[in-house]
Amino acid sequence: MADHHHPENNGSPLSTPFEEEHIQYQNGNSADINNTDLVYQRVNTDFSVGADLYTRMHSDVYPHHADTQYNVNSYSQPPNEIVDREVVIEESPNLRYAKLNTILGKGAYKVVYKAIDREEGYEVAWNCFQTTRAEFNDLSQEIKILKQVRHPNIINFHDCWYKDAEFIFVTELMTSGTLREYIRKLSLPNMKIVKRWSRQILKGLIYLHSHNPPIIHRDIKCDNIFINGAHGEVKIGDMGTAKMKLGKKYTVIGTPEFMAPEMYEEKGYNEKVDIYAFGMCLLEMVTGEYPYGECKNAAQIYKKVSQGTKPESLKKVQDSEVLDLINNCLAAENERFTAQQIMDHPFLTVEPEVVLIKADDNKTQLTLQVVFKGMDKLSVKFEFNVERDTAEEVVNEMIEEQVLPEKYQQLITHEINRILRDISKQSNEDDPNKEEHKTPWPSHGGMSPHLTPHKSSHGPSPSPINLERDSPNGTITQSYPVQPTIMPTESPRKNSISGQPHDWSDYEDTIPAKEYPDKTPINQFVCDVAIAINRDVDKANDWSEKLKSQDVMTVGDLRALTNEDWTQIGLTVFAIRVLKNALHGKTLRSPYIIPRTNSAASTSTSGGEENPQE
Ligand SMILES: Nc1ncnc2c1ncn2[C@@H]1O[C@H](COP(=O)(O)OP(=O)(O)OP(=O)(O)O)[C@@H](O)[C@H]1O
Repeated sequence: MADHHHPENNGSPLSTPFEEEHIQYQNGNSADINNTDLVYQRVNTDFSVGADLYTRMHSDVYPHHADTQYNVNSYSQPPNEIVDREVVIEESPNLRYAKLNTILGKGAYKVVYKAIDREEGYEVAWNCFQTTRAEFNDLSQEIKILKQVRHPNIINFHDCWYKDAEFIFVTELMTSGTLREYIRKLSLPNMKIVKRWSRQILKGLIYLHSHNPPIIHRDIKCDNIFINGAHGEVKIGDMGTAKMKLGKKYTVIGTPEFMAPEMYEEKGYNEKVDIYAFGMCLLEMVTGEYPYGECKNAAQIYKKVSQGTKPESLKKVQDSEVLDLINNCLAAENERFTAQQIMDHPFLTVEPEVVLIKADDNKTQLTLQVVFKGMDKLSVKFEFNVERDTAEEVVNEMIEEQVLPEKYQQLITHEINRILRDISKQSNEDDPNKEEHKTPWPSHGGMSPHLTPHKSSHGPSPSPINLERDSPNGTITQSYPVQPTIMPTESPRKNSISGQPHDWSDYEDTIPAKEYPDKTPINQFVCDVAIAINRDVDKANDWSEKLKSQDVMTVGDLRALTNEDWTQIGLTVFAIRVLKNALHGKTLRSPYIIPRTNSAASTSTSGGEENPQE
């Protein structure tokens, strides 16, 4: 795994020391799989670090740009080919995983088969990596890391063992190949896709780098980023090179085109090498070209990198924002942004927009939705009563409840008021005799002079926020200590006011309604509800305490409350709405996820499975 990589072809990973010469890997089990000629050959390599690397590299061992990204001399079946019908050809020692005779792909170092997780009924990837028992034993630290890593943008590691000179590990299966293959397929992905992919890669990196000590991937490149086509999910794979950063790292490992200059130097490096590599990925995404394609071998690349010469393809980047971002990623280690700072870069930030989903005949009761453009997994749907609510109040409440990040307060308020003005204008046009003052929203974008930014005089707002939360597979989305992410709730449709199409994904995730018997302890009920809407344990405790202080100890007590009682409890309108919904057996739909670190609150209520979505 980690220190076994080295390049023979462009795009292959590099590591030192490189003593191995002409190692032949013969794929085992050939009789089983009718595949007798899977010969993996590492041609003679002689790599070292720093200047040595430059002087000792031979161009013939590092041919330019390889379409030969698999270092496979020959094999009798191409990747993804299904041999006759799928049959089980091997089982894991604990019998949970069953390897099938379908090869998903082959890399320089491993063959990846399709397998079945018998316990869960999922398809998984069975990775075979030739190594010695001693090397496998040395991997214990890496394996420990891999088992700890759990994030929707990082390929899940399930299990591993050693058998017949092979380190076998089972991971999540990705359906649609690598980012590099995708880039080739799309020829040039559009900026929207680039942004979406970038955000997902960065979420994975933020997660890895936020460990203490940080986990450094060390081989970020488009070949190691995998796609699930159906939902456009992007996940970082090949975690084999990741290591905890225990102080600075010295091992030279990676893929030359993606290796930061400090990786070649002896003073060590840190997690910023992943940012450099991400910059190169971004460059590949926006130009469709492999960085340093002008170089014929790793030595030439090293020379350019050490002289501070950027890849030729950078000259093709026209968008000034993305150029600025790539330049920052490729800058000196101390100037390079962190993954979080990149996420906040103008190229990747998402501007929310509010759209009108539905209005009643009187145009009084509206369903609005905050959509984060370009981030199709982020939207917040809420109810708005034009006679009782104000944009300011509703937005404040959503910020207070952590539904929306505070930085969007003004923008979203402005957007809601824009819609209200549009409606007002439209109804005035429809009915010129209608009294203008009936429309209680401001006419110039700012706050209305007769509206206060906080609670209006007519008491609390009538629960404007729709809190139901759904997922395509009926699970609760796992949240991570990263940016708030919100699930899509609408399919592409037209905004009834502007007529503009909005592009957001077409699925809803649903938490089935549950009937609670009267005797259910209030703690349990409140906790379930908090989990369902991605609130943390502290929030659940806060609600429970408020309820208990009013002698509400069971779900039966809660059911007995009158509307007036509810207002005495001291819960927010938001909390009341969601508790009432759950109490009446309504499906909970929480269109948002808040950042949270408390693992107890992130547990799924539907079988313990985490939803790998954003
Ligand atoms: N989790 C997965 N799901 C589906 N296919 C996979 C998965 N992991 C790997 N593959 C397939 O197997 C191929 C080889 O995997 P991978 O590139 O990780 O091997 P490798 O030997 O580590 O390669 P390299 O070191 O050259 O990048 C991939 O290109 C991909 O087609």
